[in-house]
Amino acid sequence: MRKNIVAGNWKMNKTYQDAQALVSEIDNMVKDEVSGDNVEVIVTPPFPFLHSISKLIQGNQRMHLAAQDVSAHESGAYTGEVSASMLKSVGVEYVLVGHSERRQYHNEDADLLLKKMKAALGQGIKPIFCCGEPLEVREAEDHFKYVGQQLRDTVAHLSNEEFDQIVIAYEPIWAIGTGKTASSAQAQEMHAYIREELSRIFDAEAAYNKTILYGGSANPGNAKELFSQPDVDGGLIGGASLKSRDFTDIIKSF
Ligand SMILES: O=C(CO)COP(=O)(O)O
Repeated sequence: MRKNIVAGNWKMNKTYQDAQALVSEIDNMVKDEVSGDNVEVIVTPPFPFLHSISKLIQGNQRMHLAAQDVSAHESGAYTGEVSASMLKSVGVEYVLVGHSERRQYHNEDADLLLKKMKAALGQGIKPIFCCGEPLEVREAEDHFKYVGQQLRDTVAHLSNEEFDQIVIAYEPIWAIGTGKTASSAQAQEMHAYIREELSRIFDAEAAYNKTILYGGSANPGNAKELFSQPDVDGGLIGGASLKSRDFTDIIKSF
């Protein structure tokens, strides 16, 4: 079912101590300031902090835990990899797959992304599938075609049941960490296009029910307008998720 989600992607930031402090602050602010049950909050810390943060947020129904990556392999001789079952065993519920930084710096292609999604789904972990175009594609006005292809290359290979479990995040690369947010109109038209494309691949009801997040320089100043768009169901937040006040204010933007 479609729901409002604000997910913080911490990327490679914070030490253990700083991570504990940040998540305690977020946890308290969410408890004190966020009422009703119209928004789900996800934190995505680096691997070494997952277990302790899982325990810390256990008592807060609204808070959920995601990992930044998952291995495509089940187990065995894959030095440095972290499997879906390991993530599951420490309370991880979601995992980012297809983030542009993984695609770019780790050469993750559509094939690998599909394997990672399947590995996660096999353990009951929900993939947050990230898509989005680079600047030159936007400038050439090929962005719809580009994002449509990303969906067809990976998401289209999931079964209907698997598709039901995933979240989509649209993150235009030119807006990530640049301070240059997509306008609410640009976000809305791409989200509407993604939903339309998903309705062609799966069906209209499944597409309507899909949660589609926006990511890229989202902050407390622009979140309200972005989230008020009919096809924007929340955000995947980078920089602003590292500050408890900013992150909580974004959560309160619905
Ligand atoms: O990549 C992002 C979240 O995954 C967005 O990062 P920023 O919010 O820092 O632009």
